[in-house]
Amino acid sequence: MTAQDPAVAGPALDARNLRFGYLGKPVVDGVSLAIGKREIVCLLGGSGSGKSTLLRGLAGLAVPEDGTVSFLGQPLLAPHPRAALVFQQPSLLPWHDVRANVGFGLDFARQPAIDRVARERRIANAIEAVGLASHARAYPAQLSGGQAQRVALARALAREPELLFADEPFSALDAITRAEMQALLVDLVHRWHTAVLLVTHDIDEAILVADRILLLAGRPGRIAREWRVDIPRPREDHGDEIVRLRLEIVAALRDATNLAG
Ligand SMILES: Nc1ncnc2c1ncn2[C@@H]1O[C@H](COP(=O)(O)OP(=O)(O)OP(=O)(O)O)[C@@H](O)[C@H]1O
Repeated sequence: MTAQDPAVAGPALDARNLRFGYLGKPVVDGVSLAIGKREIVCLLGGSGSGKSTLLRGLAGLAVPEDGTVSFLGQPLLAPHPRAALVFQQPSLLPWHDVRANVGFGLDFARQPAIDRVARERRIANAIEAVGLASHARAYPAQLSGGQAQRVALARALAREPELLFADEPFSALDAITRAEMQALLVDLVHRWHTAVLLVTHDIDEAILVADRILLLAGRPGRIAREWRVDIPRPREDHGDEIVRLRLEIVAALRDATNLAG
């Protein structure tokens, strides 16, 4: 299964000199970043540093006050059918079963039309990929929090996205379910060839999941530090390297917070 479009060279997303804010007050400013195809980038930062604001802007949900966002080599002026979003709350429709909720992701206004057979195949593949084939006819009220978030992930995957934007998708889950979901996310993006921008305030999550970590800090927020994470997977087996990187990130976060204060 691939969402990769070999016809488009270059990064999945390329953002230059972005500024986003509210009521004339910048929240992030001068932010430039690129996300390579199939790359998992984690955006880490303290509470209120502007992570969600930046993610929404990069996803085309807000117009930048300055700068540009290019997606698959084209200017991004609105949400794109080859990008998908997952949030902390799965936001499933309670009157629809799992299949219909996943299919709902294909009813996006700019989604290219697909025939019924292809639609059904995409839905079934996405449900299978998140391990919920036996729950396809279940309703949201019959699912655990982790299962509901798997449905949200399947709804995003059904669109065969080139880039998945995920805003703290696991932060409402218990520790064991969160670890399962982190492993599932890495597995899925490798199998579906999807790039990811994952917003999190959880340093361990970033280290376990990311190919690259960006630290957003300052007032207004900017990319203060960047780490390429070369620790082999599964990363849980490389405790020393995780601890070393963790200490480095904690120190950088502390410095950034002191500077911002
Ligand atoms: N709709 C809005 N109107 C006005 N201010 C907003 C709005 N949304 C966010 N803000 C402000 O922008 C700043 C950044 O918020 P944002 O949610 O982007 O940060 P964050 O890093 O994602 O925070 P957290 O980790 O706590 O979710 C905060 O000061 C917040 O109060």
